[in-house]
Amino acid sequence: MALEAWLMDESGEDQRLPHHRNPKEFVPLSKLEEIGLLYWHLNPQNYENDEQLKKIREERGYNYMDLLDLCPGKVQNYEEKLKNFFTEHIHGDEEIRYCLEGSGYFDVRDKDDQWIRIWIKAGDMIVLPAGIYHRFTLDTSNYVKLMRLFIGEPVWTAYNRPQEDHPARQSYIKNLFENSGVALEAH
Ligand SMILES: CSCCC(=O)C(=O)O
Ligand SMILES: [Fe+2]
Repeated sequence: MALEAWLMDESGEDQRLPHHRNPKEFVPLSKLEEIGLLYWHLNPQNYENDEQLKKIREERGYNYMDLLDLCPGKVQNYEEKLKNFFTEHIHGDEEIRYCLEGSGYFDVRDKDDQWIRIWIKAGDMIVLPAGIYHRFTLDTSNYVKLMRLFIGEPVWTAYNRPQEDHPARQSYIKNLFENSGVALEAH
């Protein structure tokens, strides 16, 4: 099953709307991989005994796990949390999220600094690389249940943009150039 992603329009309308451009401009998984994302589609009904999930966690060292339910009324400081999630930021580590129920939008910046909107639904698991600018919002269904994974003790600290001097940002940018085959001048 394919992950749906598209370039966003510039309108300031409700963040929970899809924000497609006119005409729609879909973004293939290969483009997301170019900017460092990883993606799997798993069986969300079976997350407690899923051999495939177990294998990914072992291979990538994701020993920490918790579950996050986001919907109005269920979460303390709901509005504030949602506002922070939708503020453009980076982390010093990967952000690993596995959608078990509901849906939502992860927005990530592409190489040209345009927003790509990624529609996460039940079964979608994504890894955002350390240092990529991103944000998150619920969609109009207003509900998502996410598994959060991490290597070791979790650090959720968000560094809001601009963050060009942050080491994670610098190494992300360096990798982006190396992987896109852009020849940097030797000094
Ligand atoms: C609700 S998970 C996604 C939000 C986010 O970017 C974060 O937790 O750092
Ligand atoms: Fe984040």
